This record gives sequence, structure tokens and C-alpha cells, in this order.
Amino acid sequence: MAKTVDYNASNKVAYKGLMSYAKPHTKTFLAVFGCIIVAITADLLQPYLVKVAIDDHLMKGDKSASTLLVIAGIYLLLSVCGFVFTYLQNNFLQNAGQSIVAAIRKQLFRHITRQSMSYFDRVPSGSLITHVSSDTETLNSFFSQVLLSVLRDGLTLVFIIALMFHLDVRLTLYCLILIPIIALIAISFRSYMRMTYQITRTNLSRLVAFVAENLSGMRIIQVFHQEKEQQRQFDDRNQTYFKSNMREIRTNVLFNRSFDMLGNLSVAFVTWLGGNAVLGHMIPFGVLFAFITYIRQFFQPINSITQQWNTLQSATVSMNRIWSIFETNPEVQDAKGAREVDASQVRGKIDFDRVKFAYSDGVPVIHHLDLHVKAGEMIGIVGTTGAGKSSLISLLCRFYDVQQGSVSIDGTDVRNIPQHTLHRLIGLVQQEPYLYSGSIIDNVRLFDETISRERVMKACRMVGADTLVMRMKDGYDTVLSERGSGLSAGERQLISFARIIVFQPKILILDEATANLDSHSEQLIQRALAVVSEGRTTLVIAHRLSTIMNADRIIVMRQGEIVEEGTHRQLLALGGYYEELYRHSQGEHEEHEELELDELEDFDDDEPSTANASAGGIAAAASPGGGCSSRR
Ligand SMILES: Nc1ncnc2c1ncn2[C@@H]1O[C@H](COP(=O)(O)OP(=O)(O)OP(=O)(O)O)[C@@H](O)[C@H]1O
Repeated sequence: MAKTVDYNASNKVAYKGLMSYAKPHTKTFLAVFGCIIVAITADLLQPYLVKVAIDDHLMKGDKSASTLLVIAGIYLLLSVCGFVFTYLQNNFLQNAGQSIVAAIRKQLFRHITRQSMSYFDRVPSGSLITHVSSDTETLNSFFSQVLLSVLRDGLTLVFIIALMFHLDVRLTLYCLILIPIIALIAISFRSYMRMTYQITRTNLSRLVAFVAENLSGMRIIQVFHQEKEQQRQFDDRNQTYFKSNMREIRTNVLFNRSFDMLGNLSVAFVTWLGGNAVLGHMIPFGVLFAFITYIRQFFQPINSITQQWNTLQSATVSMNRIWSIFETNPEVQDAKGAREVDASQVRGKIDFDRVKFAYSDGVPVIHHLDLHVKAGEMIGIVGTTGAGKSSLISLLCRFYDVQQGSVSIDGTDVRNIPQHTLHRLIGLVQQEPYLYSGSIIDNVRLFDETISRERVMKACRMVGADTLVMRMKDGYDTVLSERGSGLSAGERQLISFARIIVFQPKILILDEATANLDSHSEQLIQRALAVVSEGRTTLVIAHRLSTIMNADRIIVMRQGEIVEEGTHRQLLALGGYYEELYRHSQGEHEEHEELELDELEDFDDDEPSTANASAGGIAAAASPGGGCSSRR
């Protein structure tokens, strides 16, 4: 019971929200209403005009051709009028509907991009894509189909019934007996049609999700020879979708044909009843003609209105989904007292004070951590997988808020710095730098046209990316494909380093930026790093110790805590985890590796075919990192 109340309440909120977007288009909707009235009147007057021609002229023996010509002329004018106003009505309505949807889509995208990272942890990106694309499009069908049908078909019904009463009250009352029968058919079909519709939509989303998943994992599918299995799974889903689609189509056809049948039965009924009335001289022949025409037209709007039920249902679901996003506020928000910081005055001192943090699952990943970084210092961060290195960085960027303690820059808690200012202070380079489909110039200056071309080129020269760019077909104007897929990992990194030079952040963070690079690219990046880290506080997370060996200080993390701290030399002398890592990187653990290889061979013997494929796959998947090969 409580659920129903919530559902109704959220429907109300969603409809209210939609109406606020529709309000600026009130005049257009009034114009649509006017066009509908004119178009319906023009359409429905046509049979009445024929009735006038039959009863007032032909049946009375009026031989004047000019009167009939005038009637035919008016008939033609009415048709043209109906055509023109239907066209205008559709145009106005589409214009208003599409404008509303475009405004909602724009607002939705803006709202989503303002959400905190915890939101993206919870909500899969696939469903967000659906909300921005197809849910907003479904909203348009609310205007272009549901609203139009309710107005046009509803008014048509009212006009037809009024005209029928005007022509003959008794015959009209007989015809209205049909209404309960129509309602019965419509209701019994409606719930079944809704079910078939929902099943089809679910099967379609399963199919689309499967294709999307396959496309993004194509490499793995091919490496593991999974094409046949994937094809089989696709066939299953495709077949299920085909069957549900056919069932939906069959139900629709059956519903429409039932309505047609009912229409024909009513015509037969009116012909018999009205024919007797004409023979008994109770009604003129023209009235019977007009009646038969109207009773035919009577069914079409009812059919059309009942068909809109499904559209209304899906539009309501989409509306609810969109408004539930609008109602979600970002968890990380600017504090009330947040004040602008003069970026040029920021020195880059960072303090993590007794920081405790857990993601939404509540499991602590950082435990009372203290870390104090001097302005301009370069800190290397190493540690076990899942130790909390990236989480630490996320807290500095304020992608999440700490649960206890504080993170501050130059003594100001990051919660008191407006987010847009904070993000301007920090430059983040990740393992997979994000490149847009656009030119090199735009990728470096992130489409900020106030940054000159010369500045971009200078930045590329500084990090050593210019030789790479000059080799490209159109130099700096070369348009990169989606995510820069035409470039190697090292080349993408160099471009992202040039961004840092251009945007001049006070704090630089490298999160596994060299993990995917071969030793040559790593050298290039090392050189670029030396340039970009100059005068900046720099935090470098790396599994490869060569990247951080020259750092002013290295911290070693394990299970959310700093377990060792010092320079490379100091940590080696300490003989702890860092020293162990270092020995690993120097290839002193060959014995251990041999053991692993023996285990793999045993595994091969157990399951010859798949194990071979897997071993090949793992090697292939692991080799880009280069970690395995450097250890040998
Ligand atoms: N978005 C998230 N939601 C929930 N838990 C998360 C999330 N991101 C990371 N974690 C968990 O937090 C812990 C620390 O993860 P984090 O990514 O900070 O480790 P890391 O030291 O950077 O690891 P790696 O070296 O493997 O990148 C891990 O146990 C991880 O599973």
C-alpha cells in the first residue's frame, strides 16, 4: 500500500516537473488546440455537407447544377482546410515537444555531470546513457502521441456524438449502446498488450546490453576464441526478442481488427435500423448517409486513444526515471562558507590529517592516515594492490568526502574550496588518459579557445610530444578518433602531459601513468615528468619503482595505512616491504617465478585445450603492461 502511495507521489512530482518545462510553450499549445478544432470541424463537416446535398437538393428534385457546384467547392475547401490545419497542428506540437525534450536532455546531462563519484559507483553508465537518450525521446512521444490523441481524438468523439444527436436522437442512443462493448474489449486487451509490450522492451534491452558488452570486450572474446559461444548466446537472446516481438505484433493486429469488425457490425446495425427508418419516412436518406459515415469515424479515435495507454505507461516510467535523477543531489557539495582561492597564491602544501574513509559499502579503506607534503615536494606512493593509493588521491581531488579527519591544501580544508577552483589547482594523469574525438590542439587545451595554438605547441615541445605530432598526417590539426584509439599508450600519455603544462595546476598527480608503457616510452614520460613536475607538488603512484626512485620521499601503503616512509635509499636500508618490492623489480625472485611456471604447466596437463587458450590469453592480456617480461 505504501508503495502505491510513493509511486503516485513520484508520478505527481514527475508530471509537475514536466509541466514546468512545458509552461514556456503555452502559446504553442494554444495554437495546437486551435488548429485541432479547425481541422476536426473541417473533417466532420464534410459528411454533413453531403447530407445537405442529398436531402436539401437531390431528394427535393433541385436541378440547379450551380448549387451542387458550390457544395462541391465548399467540400474541397474543407478538405484543404483540414489538411493545412492538421499539418500546422503536427508541426507546432513536434516543435514544442522536441524543444521541451531538448531542454530536459540538456539539464539532465548537466545534472549527471555534477554528480559525485559515489553516484557513478552505484549507477551503471549503460542506464545513464538510456536515460539521456531513449527516456528523453519517450517523453516526446507523450506530447506527439498521447497529448495529441487525447485532444484530437477526444474532441473528435465529442463532435461526432454532438452531430449524431443533431441528426437523430433515437438512432444515436441506439448507437451509444455499443460503448460498453467497446470499453470491455479495450480493457481486456489493454492489460495483455501492456504485458507483451513490457516483455518485448525487456528482451530488447537484454539484446542491446549483450551487444554493447561484446563490443567492449571484443579483444578478450577473440583472444579466448569465444566467438561461437557468444554467437550462441546472441542467437538465444535474438530468438527470444523475435518471439516476444511477434507476440506483441499479433496482439496489436488482433486488437485493431477487433475494432474494425466492431465498426463494420455497427455500420450493418445502423444500415438496418436507419434503413427501416428511411423506408418508414422517419428520417431522410441524407441523414442515414451522414450517420453511417460518422459511425465509421467513431471507432478510429477510440482505438487510437486506447492505443496510447502503452505510450503513456512508458512515458510515465521514463518521466519517473528522469525525475528521480533530478532529485538526486551530489553527495559532495561546496560548503556554505566555501571561498574562492587565488590560484596564483597557492603554494601546494598538502595535509592529510587523521583521515578515515570508506566507500558506500562502509568497509574502511583508509585508516587514520597522516601525510604531510611540502609545497613543491615530489612524493612517490607505492603499496600492495588495493592498499588505498588511488582512494587517497580521490580524497585530495574531493571525488569523495572523508568520514573523519581532513584533507587540506595550504591549510584550507578542501571542503572549503569551491570544487571548480579545487579542480583547477590539481592536474591528474591516469593510467588511461582520456582523449576526446577532436584535434590534437583541442585535446591539449580541452576545447578552451582562450588558450592559444602557440601555447599548446610550446607545451608539446616541452614534454617531447612535438616529434610525435609532426609525424601525424595533419600535425596539430590531426583529428583523433574516439579516446585517441589511433595512438599508443605512451603517445596518449605525452598528450595528457602537455595538458598539464598548458593548464599549470599547482599540484600534479600521476596515478599509474607509466603502468602501460614500454621502457622506451617510460623514458620519454620520465623526461616529460621532470619538466612538468618542476615547481609543482607532485604525487606519483607507481608499481614500477623506476618511476619514483628519484622522488623526494616515498611512502609505502598497505591496507589503508602508511607502513614505511623515506627516500629510496632510506627505505632500502630499512629492509622492509619496499626493499622486497625493489628486489622483485631487480629480478631476484626467479625461483618464485619458476614455481609459478611449474604450476601453470601442471594446469596445462589437466585441461589441455582451454588451459592453452587461457595461458595464451593471459600472456596476451598481460604483455602490454610489460611487467611480466621485465621480470624475466
Ligand atoms: N568505487 C569504489 N567503491 C567501493 N570500493 C572501492 C572503490 N574503489 C576502490 N574500492 C576498494 O577500496 C580499496 C582501495 O582501493 P584503491 O583503488 O584505492 O587501491 P590501490 O592501492 O589504488 O590499488 P591498485 O594498486 O590495485 O590500483 C580496495 O579494496 C578496493 O576494492
